[in-house]
Amino acid sequence: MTQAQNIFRAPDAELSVSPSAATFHSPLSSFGGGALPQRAQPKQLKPFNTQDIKILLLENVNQSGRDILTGQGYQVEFHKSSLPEDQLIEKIRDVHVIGIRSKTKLSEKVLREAKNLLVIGCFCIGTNQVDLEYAAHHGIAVFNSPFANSRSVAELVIAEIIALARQLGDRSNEMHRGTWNKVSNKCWEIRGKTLGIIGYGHIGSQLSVLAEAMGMSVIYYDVVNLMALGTARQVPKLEDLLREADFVTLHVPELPETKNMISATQLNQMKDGAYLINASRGTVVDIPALINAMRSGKIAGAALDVYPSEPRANGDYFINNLNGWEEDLRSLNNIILTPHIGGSTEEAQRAIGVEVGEALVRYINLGITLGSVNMPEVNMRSLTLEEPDHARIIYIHNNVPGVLRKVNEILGNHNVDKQISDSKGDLAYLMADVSDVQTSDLKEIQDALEALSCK
Ligand SMILES: NC(=O)C1=CN([C@@H]2O[C@H](COP(=O)(O)OP(=O)(O)OC[C@H]3O[C@@H](n4cnc5c(N)ncnc54)[C@H](O)[C@@H]3O)[C@@H](O)[C@H]2O)C=CC1
Ligand SMILES: O=C(O)C(=O)COP(=O)(O)O
Repeated sequence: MTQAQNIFRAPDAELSVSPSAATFHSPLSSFGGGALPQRAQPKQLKPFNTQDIKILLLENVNQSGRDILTGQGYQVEFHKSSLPEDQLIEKIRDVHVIGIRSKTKLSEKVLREAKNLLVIGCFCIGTNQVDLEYAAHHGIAVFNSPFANSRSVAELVIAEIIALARQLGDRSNEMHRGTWNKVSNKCWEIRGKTLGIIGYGHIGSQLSVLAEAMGMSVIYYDVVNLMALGTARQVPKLEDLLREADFVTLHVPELPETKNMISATQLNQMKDGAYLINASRGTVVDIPALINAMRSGKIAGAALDVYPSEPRANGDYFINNLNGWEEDLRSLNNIILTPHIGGSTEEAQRAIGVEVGEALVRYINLGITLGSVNMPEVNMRSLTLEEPDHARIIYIHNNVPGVLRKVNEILGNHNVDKQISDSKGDLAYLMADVSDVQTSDLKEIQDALEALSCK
C-alpha cells in the first residue's frame, strides 16, 4: 500500500520567512487497499516557515552543503561521524531532512521512526544504504550526487594500478622501517598491459579514458551494452574479462547480484600474477578468498578501499575484528588498504555539497523532484511574489486509475493555474499550483485529499 502525502506550499516559501509564507505538511494517510504491515503515523499538520525546518547532517557533510542549508534559515544540526542506530532513531524522529554519506544505514527499521521526515540527501553516489522503496512509499524523497566524485575515484584507481605494479606500498613501508630494499623483480610498467573494468558507468568509463592515455589496453564487462570510449572493448562475459586482464577493477553498485561477484572461482579464472582493485562496495569481493589467492601467489597485489563492515568514525578500528579477517589482510604483501577515500577530495566533496544541498532546497521549498532517485522527476515553474493567494500542492499517491479526476474535483473549487503529474512504478507525484486560495482553504483541501485517500 502506498502512503499518500500532501504538501501545501505558499508562493514565496523559498524567499520569505514570514508567517504568510506558510508551508503545510499534512498527515500521511493511506491510499489504496493493499496491506503494509505498518501504517505510517500521521505527520503533524503544521504551517512552517524555513526556520521551522529541522535538518540533521551526519558524516561530515561538506561546508558547501551546510552553507546552502543554513543560508535558507533552516535549523541545521551537524555531526562529523555517523550515529549508532539507537541514537539515529532518537534523532530522526524529530527532523524533516537528513543528510548522510555512505555509512549511515537508513533501513526500514530506522525510517519507520522518522515520522516527520520529508527528504533524505545522500551526499555521495551510492544510495544502497537507504531503503529507497520504503522511503518512496512513505512520501520521503531521496537525492544523491550521481557523478561529482567519479573523477576522484578514477584518479585513485590510476594511482593504485601503478602503485601495485611497482610494489610502492611495500617499498615505502620498508623505508619507513629503515630498510633499503631496491628490487625490480616482478615490478612492471603499466604501458601495454590490459585493464579489465567491471561496471562501465560513470567511474568505469572515466577510468577507461585515463588508462588508455597511459598506454593501457582497456576491456570492460557490464550487464548493459554500452558505447566503448576510445579503443576500449566490451567483452560478453565476466569470465572473458578475468582471463584476459592484467589488472581487474570493480565499479559496480552494491546489489544482490554483485555480492561476492569476485570469489574463489573468479580469482582462479584470473591470470597468474594479476592484480585486483575494489573501490566500489565491500560486499562485491569475497575477502577471505582474496586472502587465499594472494597467499598462494595467484594474485600479485590488491587495493581495497571498501569493506563489508566499515567503522562509524575515524580511529584505530582496523586492528579489531570488525569483519574477522583484518589481521590476515594486513599481513599480506603488496596490498593497498585505504579507508573508503575514493570520493574524498576537496573538489568532489565541495561539488557534492552544492549539488545535494541545492536539490534539498528545491525539494523542501518548491516540491521539485528533479534528480530524485526514488520519486518521479517533476519540475514546474515556481510561483512568484506577484501571486499572493496561490499555493503549491504536492500529492504523492498510488499510481492507480482515477486519482487525478478525484484530486481535480477537490481542487476544482479553486483555480488550478498549472499542474503536472508523473509516475514511477506504483508511485505517482502530482504538483498543482492553485490560485484564489486562503490559508484557511488549505486545511479544507487537505482534509478532502485525506478523505479521498482513505477510499
Ligand atoms: N570508494 C568510493 O569512495 C566510491 C565508491 N563508489 C561506488 O562505485 C559504484 C559505481 O559508481 P558509478 O560508476 O558512479 O555507478 P554507475 O551507476 O554510473 O555505473 C555502474 C555500472 O555497473 C553496471 N552494473 C550493474 N550491475 C552489474 C553487474 N552485475 N555486472 C556488471 N556490471 C554491472 C551498470 O550497468 C553500470 O554501467 C557506486 O555504486 C558506489 O557504490 C562511488 C563513489 C565513491
Ligand atoms: O559516493 C559514494 O558512493 C561513496 O562510496 C563515497 O562515500 P563517502 O561519501 O566517502 O562516504
